[in-house]
Amino acid sequence: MKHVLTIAGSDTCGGAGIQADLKTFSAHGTYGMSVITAVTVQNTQGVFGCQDISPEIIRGQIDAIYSDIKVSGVKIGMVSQIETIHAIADKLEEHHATNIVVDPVMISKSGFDLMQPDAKDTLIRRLIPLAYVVTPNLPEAEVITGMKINDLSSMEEAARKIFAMGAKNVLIKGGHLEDDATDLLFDGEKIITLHSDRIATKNTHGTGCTLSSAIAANLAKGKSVEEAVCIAKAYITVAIEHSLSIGKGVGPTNHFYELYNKAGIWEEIKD
Ligand SMILES: Nc1ncnc2c1ncn2[C@@H]1O[C@H](COP(=O)(O)OP(=O)(O)O)[C@@H](O)[C@H]1O
Ligand SMILES: Cc1ncc(COP(=O)(O)OP(=O)(O)O)c(N)n1
Repeated sequence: MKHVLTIAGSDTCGGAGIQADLKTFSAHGTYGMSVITAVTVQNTQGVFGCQDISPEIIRGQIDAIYSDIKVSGVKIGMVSQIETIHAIADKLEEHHATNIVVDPVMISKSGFDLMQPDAKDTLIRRLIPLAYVVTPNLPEAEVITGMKINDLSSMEEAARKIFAMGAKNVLIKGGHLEDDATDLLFDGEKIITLHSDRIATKNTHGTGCTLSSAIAANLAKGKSVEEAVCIAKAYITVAIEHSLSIGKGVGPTNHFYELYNKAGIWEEIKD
């Protein structure tokens, strides 16, 4: 069994962040571990507060894992402060971490700043070059590139710009497009589009977290980037199709493994 690490924030209600990542790792038959960067006060209706974990404790958590356990894949999610980003980048470089998936989380769907705006340049300078795959949604790709993105052609231009910043592969997510939920992968040579019809549901809490951790789990299992992203897209589509009406607001994705069996993608996920 492969061991996969998430470095991210905690979401009280279990739909996004560390909790979504660990559920995704388990559903993929991998062993999940976590380095917590921040604790949010959050439910399906919004984010109401946040306590950042000190850089010293973040460095200690990363050392604790790498000094003891082989790590085959890493997902990085919420990193709210400049010092948090430096701590993570320094330690991942020191431990020669591989298969790093960076989800550049910035603002929650409810509008809360999960990354302080002044940390953007540090994220670009320190984390994007470490990324084997970086997975911005449209608003995040706009902040990173400074360009307007609203269709496949501007998604491709943005992917090329972010690739030039040092990421080995760029996946621009199309969840915020008006029509279908089409994502676009650029591996430095070719463009691949991953299409799904837009599922009519309000329950999309944690979609980005789920997708990026599914990619990390599949890379850890030895899949190529193209395979990992395709399987992750199939996984998130089923997780949204069966998303849960939990709470009074935006409900979470569903990780119950039997769904993947029924949807016919269990063979791919369990390998
Ligand atoms: N309503 C939807 N129907 C189908 N797929 C969706 C829907 N919303 C998001 N997705 C997919 O979920 C994944 C996460 O995308 P997105 O929601 O844009 O990320 P984030 O949570 O970071 O904003 C992408 O593969 C996207 O295409
Ligand atoms: C602790 C924490 N990390 C990340 C997010 C963002 O989750 P995401 O899937 O990108 O989108 P929303 O769930 O915010 O719609 C989060 N909310 N909390």
